[in-house]
Amino acid sequence: MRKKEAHILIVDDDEDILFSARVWLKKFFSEVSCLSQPKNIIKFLTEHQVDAVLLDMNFRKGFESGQDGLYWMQEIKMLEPQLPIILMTAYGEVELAVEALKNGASDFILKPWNNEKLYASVNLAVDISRKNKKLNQWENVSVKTNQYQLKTQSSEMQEVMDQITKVAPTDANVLLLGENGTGKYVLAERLHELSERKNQPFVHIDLGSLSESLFEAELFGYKKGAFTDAQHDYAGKIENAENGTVFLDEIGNLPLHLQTKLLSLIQNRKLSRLGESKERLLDVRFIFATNENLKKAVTENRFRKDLYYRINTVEMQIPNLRNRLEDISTLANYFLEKYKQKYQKPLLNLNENLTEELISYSWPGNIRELDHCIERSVILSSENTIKLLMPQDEDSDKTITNLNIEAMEEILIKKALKKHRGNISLAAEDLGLSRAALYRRMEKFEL
Ligand SMILES: Nc1ncnc2c1ncn2[C@@H]1O[C@H](COP(=O)(O)OP(=O)(O)OP(=O)(O)O)[C@@H](O)[C@H]1O
Repeated sequence: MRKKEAHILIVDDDEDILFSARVWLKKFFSEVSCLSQPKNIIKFLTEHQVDAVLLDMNFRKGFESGQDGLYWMQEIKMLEPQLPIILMTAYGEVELAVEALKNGASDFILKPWNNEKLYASVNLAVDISRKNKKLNQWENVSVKTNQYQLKTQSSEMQEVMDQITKVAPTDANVLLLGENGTGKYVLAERLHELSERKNQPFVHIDLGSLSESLFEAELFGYKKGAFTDAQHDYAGKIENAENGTVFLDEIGNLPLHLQTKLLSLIQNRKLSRLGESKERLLDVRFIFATNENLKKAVTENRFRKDLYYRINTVEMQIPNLRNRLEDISTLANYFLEKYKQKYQKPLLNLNENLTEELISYSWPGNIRELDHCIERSVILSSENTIKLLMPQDEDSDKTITNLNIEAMEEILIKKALKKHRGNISLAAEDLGLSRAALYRRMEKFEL
C-alpha cells in the first residue's frame, strides 16, 4: 500500500504509547514524529509542517482530569487554528469528550485504541487539514498562494466552467473527458469545492498509478484475514470519502470484474469490504475522469455499457490547450508570475514575439506542459531576460525518419493544425482535404 504524504505528530508522555502509535501510523503516512513533553509542541510546530496532531489528555501522574490536554490544545489552536487535533485518553468520560470536541478537537480516541479506528480518525483529519489548506489558498487572490488560473476567454472552456457551477451543488455523477494535462483534476476539485460536501474529504484515486492487483483492496477495503497479507481490517479509499467526494481518475483502467462491483456500489450506495458479507451504507459523490475514448472501449467490450451510462449523468469534454488559444497567453503569464516569485527573478517578462511562439506550439501535454515549459525557462534564464525553452517539437523535421505513409500523414496533419492554430477549415484546405476527411483522420490519430 502506498503511504499518504502527510506528517503526523504524536504527543504523549508514555514511551510505549508513542512507540506503538508510531509503528502503526508509519504504515500509512510518510512521516510520524513523537514528542514526550508537551512543552516542546509549539517549537516543533513552528519548525515543521504538520498535518494532524494526536494529543494525550493527561500528562501528569495524579492529574487525570484531562485539563492538560485541553490546555495544550488551546495553545496549538492559537498557533494553527486549522490544524486538526485528535485527543487521546484512557479516561473516557463522555463529558470530557464533549468538552474537547466543543473546544475544537477534531476527534477523540479512547486508550487502548482500536488500530483501525485510530487510522480512520487520523486519515480523516489529514484529509480535512489538506482541504483547509487548499481552501485558504483558493480564497487568497495573491499569485503566491492561488493555485489555479480558472478565468477563461475560450468559449469552449467557459461552457465547461458554467456546467461545473450548475452541476456542483447536485449529487449527479460527473464524467470528465480530456487529454492528459487538460486540468481534469483541478476541475474535479473545483466541483467538490462548490458543493455542499466541501468541508468533507475529497479523495482522489488514480487508477493509472495503482497496480491492478491492489485495485480491489485499495478501493473497497478488506476484512482481516481476507487474504494472506490482510493483517487487520482496512477501510478502503472509497469508504474514507464518506460524506465527501470520490474522484476516480483513469476510470478506463478498471478491470471488468471491478466494474461490476463499482456499478453495484453506485446503484445501491452500499459497499462490502473484501472478505466481508456485511454491506455498509455509503454517502459519497462520484466524479470520474479518463483520457481514453470510453465509447470506443464500450464497443470493444472493455468497458461495461451500463456502467458508462451510470457514470456519465453529466459528461464534460475538457478542451485541449491547442483549442484554447485565447488562454495560452494568460496561463503562460500566470505561470511566469508564479515562477518569478519562486525563483526570485522579478524582471522577467514575455514579449509579443515570445507569446506568439507559445501560441503557435501544439501543446500535446496541455497545461501541464506549458507549466513545465515556463518553469524550465525561468530557471535557466538570466536575471533580466527570459529565454523561452520550448518543448522538443515532436513533429519537427528531424523526427521524420520513419517513411511509413501513415506516420507521415499524422505528422503532416499535426503540422497543418499547428500552423493554423487548430483552425480545422484552414488546416484542411492546406492539406487538400475536406473538413470531414480531416476530422476522420484526426479521430484515427486521436488528435
Ligand atoms: N486552470 C489552471 N490553472 C493553473 N494550472 C492548471 C490549471 N489547470 C491545470 N493546471 C495545472 O496543470 C497540470 C495538470 O492539471 P491536472 O492534473 O488537473 O490535469 P489532468 O487532466 O487531471 O491530467 P492527467 O490526465 O495527466 O491526470 C497541474 O500541474 C495543474 O496544476
